[in-house]
Amino acid sequence: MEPGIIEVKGLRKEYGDFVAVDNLSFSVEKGQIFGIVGPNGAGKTTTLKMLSSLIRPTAGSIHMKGLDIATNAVEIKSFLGFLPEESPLYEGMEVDDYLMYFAELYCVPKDQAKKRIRELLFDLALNPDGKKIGDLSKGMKRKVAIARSLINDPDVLIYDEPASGLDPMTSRYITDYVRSLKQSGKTIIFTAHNLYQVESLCDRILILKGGRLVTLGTAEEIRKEYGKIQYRLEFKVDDITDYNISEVIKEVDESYVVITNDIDVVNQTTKWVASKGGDIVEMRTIVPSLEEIFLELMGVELFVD
Ligand SMILES: Nc1ncnc2c1ncn2[C@@H]1O[C@H](COP(=O)(O)OP(=O)(O)OP(=O)(O)O)[C@@H](O)[C@H]1O
Repeated sequence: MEPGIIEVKGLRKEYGDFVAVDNLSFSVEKGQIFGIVGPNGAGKTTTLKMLSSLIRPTAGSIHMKGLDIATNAVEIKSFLGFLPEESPLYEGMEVDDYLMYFAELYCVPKDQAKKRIRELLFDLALNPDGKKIGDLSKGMKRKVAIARSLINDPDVLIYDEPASGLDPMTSRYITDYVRSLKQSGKTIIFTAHNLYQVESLCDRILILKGGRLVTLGTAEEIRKEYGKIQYRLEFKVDDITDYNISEVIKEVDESYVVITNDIDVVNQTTKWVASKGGDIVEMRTIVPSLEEIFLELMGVELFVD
């Protein structure tokens, strides 16, 4: 198999005695959207900061396009765009001037920078109307930070919670925009707490907990490996007293509900209901969402009605 555009091996970060990231290995293929999820403090931001050369790993290696980040950080930065979780912007500046300033830092020729800024503002539906950055809404500020991350037209984007804390419309806009960046050939690693967003957007997902990899794969692979398919059978009978097929039975409205992962329980219950002259109200399969699997992997007990 060809090496990925990003290859991470045995990555570790210690802060004093505390191990924030431990023996993390993964690879990202060109043109993929790769999502990193995990509870607060899992080590997501620390990982992204190491990928962006903002902090140095304690151990392990990171290669991008075959270049070792330990010795080629400057070259890697030229094709990398980083969006921090909280991006301090120069509040007193106007958006165009701010983006032009970063374009100059990245040595983008002026004419090219002007064209690029125009395109970015258009694509992100950003119309600052001469306002200073400090006077923009939170969603607009996030869009400015995204525009800044793209000013040098990088191939690899590292986005820390790009759409968090925004209203649903802006959040959706940014999610769709990230999808369009993939379509234009960019490789994107991002972190998020919204697992529906991650599931709909990512080619591959890495789940982190306590700095360690819990699992890595497509949403489908993770679902297959960890998701227990359950059956929910709802029925009506006059007398439930001699039912003893499943230990877990609930009364919901006028019906009884059995939830089980054992198809035999479903078959036996169906027969028992028929023998009692009762009716099956509904029988359905419950496929777990990524969010449910995530919560279960994190040790949170789930209840299904
Ligand atoms: N500079 C630092 N010094 C000491 N500990 C740190 C430092 N930065 C992060 N940590 C610790 O490392 C752990 C991982 O932090 P990190 O910010 O990477 O988590 P995260 O998964 O991004 O969390 P969140 O979802 O809350 O953003 C946390 O326990 C955090 O307190």
